[in-house]
Amino acid sequence: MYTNEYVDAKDPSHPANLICELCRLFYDKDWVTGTGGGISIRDTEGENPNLVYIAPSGIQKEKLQPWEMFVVELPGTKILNTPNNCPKELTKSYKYKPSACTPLFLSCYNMRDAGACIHTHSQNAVMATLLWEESIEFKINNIEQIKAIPKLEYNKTTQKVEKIGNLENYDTLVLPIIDNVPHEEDLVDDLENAILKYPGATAVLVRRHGIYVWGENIWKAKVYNEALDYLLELAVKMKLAGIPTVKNN
Ligand SMILES: CSCCC(=O)C(=O)COP(=O)(O)O
Ligand SMILES: [Zn+2]
Repeated sequence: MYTNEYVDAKDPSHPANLICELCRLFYDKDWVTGTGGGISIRDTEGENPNLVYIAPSGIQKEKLQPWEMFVVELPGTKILNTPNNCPKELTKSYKYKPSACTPLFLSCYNMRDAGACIHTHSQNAVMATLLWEESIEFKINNIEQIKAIPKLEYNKTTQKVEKIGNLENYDTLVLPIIDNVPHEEDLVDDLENAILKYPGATAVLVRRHGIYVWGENIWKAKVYNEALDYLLELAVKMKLAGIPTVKNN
């Protein structure tokens, strides 16, 4: 079991281990298959809460090992740990690069003080962006599962977006949709503009690609991602059945 200053392979709740465990879970849900998608976790429980764990690019997410994680310190320009420094018997001389999602994950950490970010290639997210093809927003209301989504508001005093509770079932959940580009990292400007324009959103859809979801810690981000995926799947079915997803209260 490989361990160093940044990767404690023996602690199951360590971010490097949680990324591996959750990627396996998400793979079984078809959210991170074929190397697509990924998870990043900030070490909010550790000595330095500005350390962020990021998986390498182009690796089968269900086979990730804790020692394969990159570690960066927020705001994110400095790489503190790279799997390329691990013993050769582990790396087999493979040259690891950080995930192409890295700049997008960093935007969520820096702009929303997130504790974790999840990116999936869920077909429910992709189908929703296709069925809402002409729109830059996805909307749904009057569904019980909306209660799992946080209610976020800009606080003028702290100048931060803060969670003030959860949405009610009758509230309208609004997610911005941005258009895909050939290279994931080039989505960063559009993602940041969407985050600024939609302070109440905890996720951004990427048309014909997937979704980025963030939360105050990995367990909240996981719940938000699951609830959103449920709502997107339901919305797709409603739209195909001719049922409007938004109903006047
Ligand atoms: C078939 S995956 C294309 C890249 C992508 O969209 C993605 O989410 C994964 O990027 P990574 O660099 O983490 O492999
Ligand atoms: Zn992607």
